[in-house]
This record gives sequence, structure tokens and C-alpha cells, in this order.
Amino acid sequence: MDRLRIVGGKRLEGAVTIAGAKNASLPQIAAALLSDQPLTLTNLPAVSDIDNMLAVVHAHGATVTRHDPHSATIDAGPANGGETPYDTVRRMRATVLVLGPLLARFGATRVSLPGGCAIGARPVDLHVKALMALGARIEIEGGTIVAEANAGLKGARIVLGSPSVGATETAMMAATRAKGETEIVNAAREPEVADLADCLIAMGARIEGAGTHRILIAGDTDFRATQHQIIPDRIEAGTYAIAAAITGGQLELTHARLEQMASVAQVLEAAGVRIWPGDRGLIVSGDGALTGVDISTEPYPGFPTDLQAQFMALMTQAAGAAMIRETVFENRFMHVPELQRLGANITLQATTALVRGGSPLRGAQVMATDLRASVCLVLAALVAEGETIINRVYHLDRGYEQLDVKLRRCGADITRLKD
Ligand SMILES: CC(=O)N[C@H]1[C@@H](OP(=O)(O)OP(=O)(O)OC[C@H]2O[C@@H](n3ccc(=O)[nH]c3=O)[C@H](O)[C@@H]2O)O[C@H](CO)[C@@H](O)[C@@H]1O
Ligand SMILES: C=C(OP(=O)(O)O)C(=O)O
Repeated sequence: MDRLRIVGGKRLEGAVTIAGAKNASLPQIAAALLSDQPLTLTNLPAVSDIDNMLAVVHAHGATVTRHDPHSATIDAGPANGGETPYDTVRRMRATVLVLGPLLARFGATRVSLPGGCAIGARPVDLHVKALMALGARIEIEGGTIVAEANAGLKGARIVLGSPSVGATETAMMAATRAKGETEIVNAAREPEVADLADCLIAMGARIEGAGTHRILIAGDTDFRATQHQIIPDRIEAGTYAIAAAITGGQLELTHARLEQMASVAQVLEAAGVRIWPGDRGLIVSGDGALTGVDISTEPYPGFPTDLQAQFMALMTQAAGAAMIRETVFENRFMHVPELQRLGANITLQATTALVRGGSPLRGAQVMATDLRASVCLVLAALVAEGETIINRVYHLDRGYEQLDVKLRRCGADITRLKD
């Protein structure tokens, strides 16, 4: 298992190329299973979650051709419904996104229940309810979702109990093959949902309203071969914005889009960070003093839960206190004890962390249990005095393309230790 060695105290300066969004790519790879025509995706990030998702659609019979690390053609012409086993879903929850496309296209499929993970219980009841609203019969048998709709799915009004990103994506994909119109009410508004809709539209679907609370899908899609370019990763961009801020540096985030990051930019500006659009993306400067800012994570367009851990690392260096409330996942504070090992002053009470900023961090051995918790430790290590060793780098490799290379190019003292 690789580890990262970081010696803190270097100011970052330079340009970072923001990759395509992992969380937009994953559902679009699953969406390829809807069609018997090839789908080419470009601007895929070169991260292990993408390799895994491509392996899952390949295991379902699709032909996958990698053109280069950032593009692939998926030809699901020869695909089958089959079974998605526990081992793949356990390793990557987003695998559950194949459920809707496989059921809608083949009339039956079996997908193992994902179970909980390091950030919370993460049930898939809303995915299941949405498919049942479209006429599927679904039973849970021995930890497997057994779904059947041999007579085909029928368009319906789906009211989501909460605006789940994944359930909105499942419903939208399945509805493209249903007979008649589907309305999704209380849909998630994340840019990744809108990008999936754009991809489905390029594939031949008729969809309106993606990116708002109400999405309309016409159904009975006549699918065609197409290609689609994935949007930039707003979470990767936010992470590097915080890297600039925490080191008092200045980074150009090539391809980053301000309109996808309005709440993040607002919070960072309130904390004393300057952000402005440049010719190639965004420029972030952390040369001023940092102030504590309270945040609460929310569904989009609110502050994203996927940047909560990174923002907490930043707040350890701000003057004053910051209250950080997590409302999306019940257990997303696994980074707190590790930040405390580095010397951070954080008090945790239920879903709120109180960070008293300004305490100097000191390097230590740390370990994280998920992707964003790991990168939060990298950010903290960039300002910690001395050497920090971060274990379990495979979490980072799930979602950050060449994190160590990108940071080193901007002046960080960071080395990947191969075991
Ligand atoms: C691959 C991907 O895109 N992952 C993102 C996606 O995850 P994901 O799609 O899993 O997140 P959801 O929006 O579905 O989850 C939000 C909340 O709803 C709950 N819930 C969800 C589905 C369900 O059937 N029942 C239920 O109760 C979840 O446990 C969670 O508490 O959106 C999250 C919220 O922005 C991000 O943190 C993840 O990075
Ligand atoms: C939680 C995340 O991903 P996933 O939903 O795939 O676990 C994430 O990207 O931060």
C-alpha cells in the first residue's frame, strides 16, 4: 500500500489542471448500459473509481475501448442484465447506479445491496422506490436487490423524499426507457445530474429541467451512438482552492468553473481567500489573513459535503472559531481524530464540529478511511511543521488524479512512498 510523505511549510504557486468530474463520470458509464449503440466519454479523470466502473460494465458484457487515460468508448450492444456481485458494490457504492439502466433495458437484474461505508449508512431505498414507481417489482433477497419489469417500465410521477443525487440519476436513466412521460419531483440539482442529462440527451433522450427540482423525461428513447465530454470536477477544484489558501499561495485552476462553485467561493471569500476568473479557469489567492467561518453542508447549491473535511483543515489555520455542521451524512467526521493527532483544536458534538483555529500543526503518522478525509489530511500536512506520513493512499487514488504530482509541480514537498 503506497503512502505519502509530506514536509509542510511550502507556499504553493502555479497552475493545476482540473480533471473531469468523477461523480459525473460514474453515472454516465452506467448510462452506457441503456443503449445498444456506443457511447464515447471524454475528459474522464484517470482515477481508480473510473477503472472500477468500466470493469463493472465490461463484466456485464459491454465492450470497453480505452483510447487514452481520459477517454473510452463503451459499446453495450452485447451487454446482458446479469448480476452485479457484492464484491464490486462493496468496493464502490456508485456501482449501484447500474441497477436502473440494466432493469430498464433487460427487464430484470440483480444488484447486491451496497451496505454502509465510512461516511454513513447510505441506504438505497429512494433508488428502489423510484424504480417501483415506474412499475418495477423489487424484492431484497439475501442482501441482493432483485428487480424485475418484464413488461417494461411505465412513465410515472416520482416524488423523492429527499433530493438524493444517486436516486435522481437512477430514476432519470430508467425513465429514458419507460413508456410515456416521467416527472421527478424534488430532484437533486447537482451539476453532475445536469451533466448526466446532457449525456442522455446526446444519446437520444428527451429530458427537460435537469439542474432544477423538477425533471421531465419523455421516455421511449430511440438511442443513437454519440460522444459526451464530462464537466470539470468542482470538488477537485475546491480542494486545490483550499490548498492555495492554506499555504498562503496562489494557484490557477485550469478549467474550473465559478458557476458550479458559487457557495464554495462565497465561503472561501468570507474566510479571506480571493477568487477570480482567469483566462483558463479560476485564480485563487490565499495571501491575506484567514478568518473562521461557520458552514453547514447542504445539497447543491449549498456547501458540498464532499468539501467539508478539506474546509475543516483550512479552518484549523484561521483566526477565531468555525462551526462546521454536517447535514448530508451522519458519520462524516472520521478525519477529526486524525486532524487532532496533528495538533488541531476541534470539539465534536453530534453533527457539529467546533474548530478553534490558529493552533500550529505538527507532522505525524495519519490514516484516513475515505477519499475526502484523506485529502483533508494532505491539506493539513502542507502546513504542518515537519514530516507527515499519510497511509492508505488508495483512498486518494479513487478520486484525485495524480494528486502528488500536481501538488509537487506547484512547490509542495510531497513524495509517494511505494511499498
Ligand atoms: C458517486 C457520487 O456521485 N457520489 C456523491 C453522491 O452520493 P450519493 O448519490 O450516494 O448521495 P445522495 O445524494 O444519494 O445521499 C444524500 C443523503 O441521502 C441518503 N439517501 C440516499 C439514497 C437513498 O436511497 N436513501 C437515502 O436515505 C444518504 O444516506 C445521504 O444521507 O452525492 C453525495 C451528496 O452530494 C456526495 O457526497 C457523493 O460524493
Ligand atoms: C463520497 C464520495 O464518493 P462515493 O459516493 O462514490 O462514495 C465522494 O466523492 O466524496
